[in-house]
Amino acid sequence: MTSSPPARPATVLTVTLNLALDVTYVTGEVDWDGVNRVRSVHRRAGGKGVNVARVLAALGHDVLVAGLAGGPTGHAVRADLAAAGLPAALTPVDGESRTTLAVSDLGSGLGSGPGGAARRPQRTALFNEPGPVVSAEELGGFLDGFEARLRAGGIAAVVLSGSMPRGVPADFYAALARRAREHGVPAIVDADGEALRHAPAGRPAIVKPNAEELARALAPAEAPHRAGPLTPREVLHGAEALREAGAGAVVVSLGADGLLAVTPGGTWRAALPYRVEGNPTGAGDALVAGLALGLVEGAPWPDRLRRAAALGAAAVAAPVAGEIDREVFRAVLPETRVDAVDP
Ligand SMILES: O=P(O)(O)OC[C@H]1O[C@](O)(CO)[C@@H](O)[C@H]1O
Repeated sequence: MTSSPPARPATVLTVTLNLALDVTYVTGEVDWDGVNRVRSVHRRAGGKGVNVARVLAALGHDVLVAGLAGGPTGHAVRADLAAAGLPAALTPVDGESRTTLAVSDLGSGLGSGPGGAARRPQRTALFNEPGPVVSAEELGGFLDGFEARLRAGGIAAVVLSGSMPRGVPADFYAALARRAREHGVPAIVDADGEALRHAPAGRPAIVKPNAEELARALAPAEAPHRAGPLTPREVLHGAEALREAGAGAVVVSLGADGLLAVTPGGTWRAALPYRVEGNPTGAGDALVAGLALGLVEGAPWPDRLRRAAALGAAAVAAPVAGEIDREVFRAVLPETRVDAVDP
């Protein structure tokens, strides 16, 4: 008698240490010297890991949202996650969870139609509060819960995303990735600054910076600002450097230009067929969701990268972070090119 293989564990655990209530104001052209009337307001639980979980859940995958939540804003975040049907295991903290504000200016000439006044494309500005101060005890409580989830099994991958609230050491993502690895669970890290510099030491399966974050991570700590963006060659070398430092693969998101991936199986560039207009907030999170799916399914790298890039574009077309426009996803996916890059 043949027995069928055990089902693959499917839950992706997303960690958002700095959970947020994401507020999005959709406005006409912003007047920085005057009164602006807001056309529509969206309020929802956010932070990068929450957005990753939303996209994964929308694609039919099991997720568990972990993080730190406190005060009335933390309460609102919990309620919104519950309303969205996203399972959550949040560690309570005394401090108040933060609010982030995205002001999405629909541009000028709106509604003028073909042949009308020239349109200025939509632009979005973000205002992210720093979040609460977290104590060593609170962080210890989170770590205990994280460890217990890993021990219980059923976690296929962990995603460690976003800024860290004050009081969290810069090498915390590296420590979480190391713990996950000890339990045979691969980790994806999407971080900035010192957290990104430390991340490869935890040997995560994937590190996902954007080009600006990569530039900051490569720059000397005492002079993290450089003039101008990285050249394509510098992006490639930077990604290789993070991989040599311990990351299994490095995927650099390049906005409308797609992504560059340095992986154990080769180096690829995924390029979008055309520029998708909209609100880019959360595009990196949708891309990370695509990478997590590829990791869990063990898909070939070019397929993972094509889907990740297409999900990023589909997120730009959706009005708020954490959502994707499925039609855009379906349209962009087959047209997204993945080309091998000579190292
Ligand atoms: O943790 P941060 O780096 O401040 O990013 C958080 C913010 O980024 C977004 O996830 C978009 O990527 C927003 O939803 C907002 O919560």
